[in-house]
Amino acid sequence: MKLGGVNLQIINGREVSNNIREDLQIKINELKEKGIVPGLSVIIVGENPASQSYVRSKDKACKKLGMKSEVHSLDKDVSESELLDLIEKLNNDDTIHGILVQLPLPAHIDEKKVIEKISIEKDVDGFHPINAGKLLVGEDTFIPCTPHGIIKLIESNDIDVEGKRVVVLGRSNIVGKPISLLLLQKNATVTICHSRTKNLKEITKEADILVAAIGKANFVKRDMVKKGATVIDVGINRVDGKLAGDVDFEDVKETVGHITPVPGGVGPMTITMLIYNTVKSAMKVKGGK
Ligand SMILES: Nc1nc2c(c(=O)[nH]1)N[C@@H](CN(C=O)c1ccc(C(=O)N[C@@H](CCC(=O)O)C(=O)O)cc1)CN2
Repeated sequence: MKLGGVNLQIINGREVSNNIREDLQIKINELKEKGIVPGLSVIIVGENPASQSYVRSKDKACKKLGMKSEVHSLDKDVSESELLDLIEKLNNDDTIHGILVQLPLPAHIDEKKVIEKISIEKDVDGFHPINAGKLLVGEDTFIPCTPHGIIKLIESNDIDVEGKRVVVLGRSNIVGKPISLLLLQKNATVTICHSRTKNLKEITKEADILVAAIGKANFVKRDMVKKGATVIDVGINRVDGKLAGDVDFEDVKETVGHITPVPGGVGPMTITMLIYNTVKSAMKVKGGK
């Protein structure tokens, strides 16, 4: 698409995701031939409609690939100790290779305690502090799904990272911090911006690659991006019943070079990389047929 002198490339997350799932299907079939069925267990607490929808999508995607998938739906008032007991049970279940607790959790449950209860060998979200630490020092680990998906999108669209200025908007443990580390590992010069950052626009305008993960609908406007920049929109906000990213797509589309749409950009990659991590975990199982 040629717009305002810049050839706009829309990064298609569904297509990249489908290609990765085809490769995963081969790995899953090979594991099954050895008698190992990759198994994912997802725990959801309460009835947040968006969380329920993501959990359904995870379950459906795993089953479509012939994996074992189970969903534990717990009442919103479940006690923290009941949740921890369930995780303990799943940690000891040999048919389960990946455990994920859907976030956010209700306020009465300590998220940190819950994440730390998950066995580091089954922590397919990669949120356990030990796995997060391994990522920090560059050791093999489960890479958190959304940042891992962003890296796959960048690679599959041949976007050069080496030596480039990357600006990450947001410093969450789920996206902002891990994507910064992953891009640093690829020799980018990374700046992390957040709610207290001063002169934000001046910083974002320098970015060759801008990752928006702040959870504010349509926050990034044309005057915040450099001409020809790659913009990765991680936002999934609901505005008047419709999905909106953190980037105002209509406003920036004549300025940027590559952009991920919402929906259909980063979102679909999150579930694919979860399956990737579950298969990776199953591949570590000794024995089989
Ligand atoms: N334990 C975790 N909790 C949460 C994570 C996570 O990685 N681990 N991430 C998000 C939610 N999430 C997965 O859990 C997720 C978000 C979005 C999508 C997705 O496919 N989005 C689609 C649009 C879907 C829609 O219509 O709502 C898209 O962008 O195209 C998948 C998974 C928070 N919690």
